[in-house]
Amino acid sequence: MPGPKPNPVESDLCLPKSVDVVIVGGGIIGVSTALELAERGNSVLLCEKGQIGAEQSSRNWGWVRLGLRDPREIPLMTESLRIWQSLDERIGRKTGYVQSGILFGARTDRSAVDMERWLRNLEGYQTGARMVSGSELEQHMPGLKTKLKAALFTPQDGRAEPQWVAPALAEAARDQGAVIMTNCAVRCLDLQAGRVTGVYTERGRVACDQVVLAGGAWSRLFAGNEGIALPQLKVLNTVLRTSPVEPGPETALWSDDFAIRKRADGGYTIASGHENTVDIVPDSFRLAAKFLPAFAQEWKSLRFRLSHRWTIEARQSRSWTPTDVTPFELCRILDPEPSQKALRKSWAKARQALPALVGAEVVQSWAGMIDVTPDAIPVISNVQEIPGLVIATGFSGHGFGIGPGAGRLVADLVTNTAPCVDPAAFRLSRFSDGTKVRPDPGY
Ligand SMILES: NCCCC(=O)O
Repeated sequence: MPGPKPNPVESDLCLPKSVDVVIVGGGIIGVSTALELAERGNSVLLCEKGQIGAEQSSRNWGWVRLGLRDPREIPLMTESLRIWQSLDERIGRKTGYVQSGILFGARTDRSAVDMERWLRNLEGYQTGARMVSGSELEQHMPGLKTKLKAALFTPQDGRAEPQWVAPALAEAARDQGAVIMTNCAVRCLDLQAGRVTGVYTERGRVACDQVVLAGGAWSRLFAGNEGIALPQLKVLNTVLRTSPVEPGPETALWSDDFAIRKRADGGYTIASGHENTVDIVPDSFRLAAKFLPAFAQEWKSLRFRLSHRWTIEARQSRSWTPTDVTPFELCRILDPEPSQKALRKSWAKARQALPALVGAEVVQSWAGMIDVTPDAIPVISNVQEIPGLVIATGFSGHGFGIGPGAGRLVADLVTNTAPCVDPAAFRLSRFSDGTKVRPDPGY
């Protein structure tokens, strides 16, 4: 059962000799940044080692949500929601965005208290978010068999189609003059007197003043070769999609055991609610101290395992020169095996809970590698040690919905204009300046 295929984006053919900004990575963050920068009149080259949106950007749940957001991300997500609302019109293409609302279910009194806390995080944002139960809950999820005490309902939230969005944004960036190169890895930066003067790609050098590193799960490796410590690990999330279901709920639901949302093709995308697989790799030990608070907090939802990923990552080069073939060229698309256990569990739980799914079949399943930071919020930051380098990575599984807003903020940093939101929480230096770094409690 092959994984999801994002809509294909043809590569431009000619590598420019010189641009204002090079973007490393063609996921949703990279393409959103490319669009923002090109619209502002900058010359932009986006280099993607594989295909546009072929890793986590096409494998995520397709949720666009303010609900259960770390409070530090709420202003940026609010900006992102504003962008989503007119994105199709702006780019002249379909993203599948629908403001369908999301229910975050609470099965116990304790979980209902947690949801009320999440609700308080949204106070002052005029979202219409509220706790629902009884008939209002039934109205959104007819016949739901999971007994919920209550649910946090966030009507401003919704969904879009991960296989459409990054390709659509890349094409829109190209309409605005950006050059989009696929199968073209950036190997390393060209630095003169410590600042960015260009990049070395696998097809040659390109001069530029600014580089945005938006490499998702590959960002730590790229940064490490430049001498930048970026604490980032990967967790694997397993997802499935069903055959079309008619009629089925419009509102998405995140219960303890599964998360479900309607798709544009009439089926449903279903994932295990909180369960993620963590492959033990050499970085697990290198970064253990930094991730300890997050691991302790998330212990119940993490399934640690020793797998072939240990050998792959242990053998991976961690430093190279512009003429070496890099790990980015050796793995064009990270396409991990889904966890069969997680698949069986989420499908069984979803089918038990939702009568609408009786008769539906699983038609595809896949996994994606989520790049996480020790505090589960991204790095969107200039790099003090390397003027001209901006890092935008570590979205910790929340990158799809927040992507368009993140692209705007990155463009603000690159062009040194007033940022659309305060970027302080996302600075890279928080991992080294003594800040107590941990996910939001209750996350
Ligand atoms: N990774 C779980 C959350 C879904 C999302 O916001 O993309």
